[in-house]
Amino acid sequence: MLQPRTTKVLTVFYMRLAHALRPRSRVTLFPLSPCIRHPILQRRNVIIASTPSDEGEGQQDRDAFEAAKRRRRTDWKRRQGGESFLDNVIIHVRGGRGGNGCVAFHREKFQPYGPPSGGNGGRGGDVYILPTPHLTTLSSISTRIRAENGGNGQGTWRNGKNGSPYIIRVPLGTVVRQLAPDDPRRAKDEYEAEEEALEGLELEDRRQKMRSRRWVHYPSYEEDNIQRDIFQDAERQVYREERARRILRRRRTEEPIFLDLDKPEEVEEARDPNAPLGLPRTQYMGHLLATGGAGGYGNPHFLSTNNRSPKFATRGYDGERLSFSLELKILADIGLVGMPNAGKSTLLRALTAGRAKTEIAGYAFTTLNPVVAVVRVNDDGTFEGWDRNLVYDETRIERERELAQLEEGELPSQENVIQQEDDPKDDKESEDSESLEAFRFTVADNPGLIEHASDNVGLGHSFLRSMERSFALVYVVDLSSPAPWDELRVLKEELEKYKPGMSSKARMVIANKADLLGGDGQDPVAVEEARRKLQMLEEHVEKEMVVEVQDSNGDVISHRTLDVVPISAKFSMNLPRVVGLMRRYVEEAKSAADAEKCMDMTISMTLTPHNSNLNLLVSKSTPSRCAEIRLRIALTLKTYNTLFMQ
Ligand SMILES: Nc1nc2c(ncn2[C@@H]2O[C@H](COP(=O)(O)OP(=O)(O)OP(=O)(O)O)[C@@H](O)[C@H]2O)c(=O)[nH]1
Ligand SMILES: [Mg+2]
Repeated sequence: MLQPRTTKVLTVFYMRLAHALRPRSRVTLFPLSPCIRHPILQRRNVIIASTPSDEGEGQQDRDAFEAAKRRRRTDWKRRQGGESFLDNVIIHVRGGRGGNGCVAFHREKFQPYGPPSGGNGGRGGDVYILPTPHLTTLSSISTRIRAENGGNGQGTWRNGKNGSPYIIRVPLGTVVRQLAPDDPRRAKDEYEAEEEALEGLELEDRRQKMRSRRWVHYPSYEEDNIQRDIFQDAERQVYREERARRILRRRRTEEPIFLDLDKPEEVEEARDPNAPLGLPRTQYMGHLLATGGAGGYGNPHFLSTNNRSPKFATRGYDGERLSFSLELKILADIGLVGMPNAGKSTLLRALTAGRAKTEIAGYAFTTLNPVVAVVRVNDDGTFEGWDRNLVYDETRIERERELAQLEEGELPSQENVIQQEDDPKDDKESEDSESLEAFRFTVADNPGLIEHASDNVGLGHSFLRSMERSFALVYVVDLSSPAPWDELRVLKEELEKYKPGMSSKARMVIANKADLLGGDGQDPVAVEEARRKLQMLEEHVEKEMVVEVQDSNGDVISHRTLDVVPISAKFSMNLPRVVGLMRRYVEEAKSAADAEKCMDMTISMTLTPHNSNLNLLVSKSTPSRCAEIRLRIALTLKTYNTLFMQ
């Protein structure tokens, strides 16, 4: 009998070897002798070897191995509590350091001992964050950001230049969170950094170092200054100011910064009409994240009746140091919501002719991260994959097949050749190339949503964040399940739990896997049963899933029922109807958003009482929006009259 340690080493070695040889199906390993099979294998439910005599068993082993690997990956994802669903980045931000004050005395002809004339240091630059529609990812943002330092003061009362601000430009849909003080990912703030620099020093050394970090002395006057009462008074005064600043800073950390940068903000330069000529323009810079440090005082600041020639000045202060997590909500026009295994990933692959590489398999939680893909619609209403009649295999099988072909340099297998011959796509290739792309929209495939997802069951529901900005949501349910309407009820509830009102974004119910009902179409009873089930689903949707349509003020203006479309994603059946409806939702939402933008622009520009353009725009709008616009025009005119007509 072998030692347990030897057994373990042998088993792990064997497991790695088997895993490495796995894709080469011709190489098989003989099963491990039971005497060296370690419990580690049984615990993980991993069977790794196959005998050459039994190919079926080898396949089963490989499937079991794959299943165990997937289960581990899903469990790992669940343990993260949905933290890693989206594009995330941690940034450490520092305001610029203030410039040092200057110690100088005015000198000119016949005035050898002039007054103190050292300028103050300039302020360090602040750090701002500004959402912009020109960016789509967070990848261009550096993780350490520092604004410019202030300039040092100079003689003849010349103050230092203020540091320029730093503007962090982020894509729309970025959520900014300041990291809490107990977060291990946070960098040290300015006070902690100073404390670290002083660590381990004796009291006297510590005092000396703190002094040298705060004071500037006239050359060779340091010793002398320190002895004088005037300097000690000034030092106490500076420490008092510092303490007040520190208290303010601590108060601010009690309310951490949280910004949801969903909409574009004003970025154009705006000039104050009352500002005197020659003043610099004011520019909107966004939200303030970290302020720069104050500049140091020049020596005139310490001039008093007791001290006519102060020979010291202060150094500038450090800017604020803060850490933030930036998270980007994915932008997709349409979001697919459904229970695990409903066929969301299959649908997305069918709509994009397999371009969207989202994994498909017959077990729950195959999709672990949201995947966004573009659906391209041609001017004749066709789209990629509209005429395909292929079964969309599991991604793993496709990948294995591709790998084997690549390795062996073989032509596609006989089965594929037959499929390709049957595939009408090749014949239509030339026709397709003539049709032009007329419209495109993005669809997001999401992980499965289950009951109590809001309590972090399954993969939680934090991935729904990415769908907050979608124009429309589409429920995908499995029509072959005993009660698809129950799935709908759960999905709606979970959406509402995530964010009240979120379910009103829903526009369509896709009843997938319709091919599994109705038998082979020959049995009238089965066909009738399938029809009845679909009808029951439609009735449920009509009664229970009515959605309130709200205007921009949140007032309910009408009610809407959802479209119900039976499809088979796997066999690409009835997909043109799905694409047509999705396109309509996106077009409607986009034109509504454009109209709103256009009206806002016109109203802000209007100050003339008789503007026919406005009436035209108002007549195109919804009733409640009309009322709002009329009110705003009336107010604008009233202000105009009050100001200019009296
Ligand atoms: N018969 C049939 N099977 C389908 C259809 N659509 C999907 N399937 C199968 O259903 C299983 C699950 O499909 P997926 O697309 O992975 O389901 P999902 O909703 O993305 O699942 P999760 O990623 O776990 O949330 C796979 O085995 C698919 O082959 C369909 O229209 N008909
Ligand atoms: Mg999926």
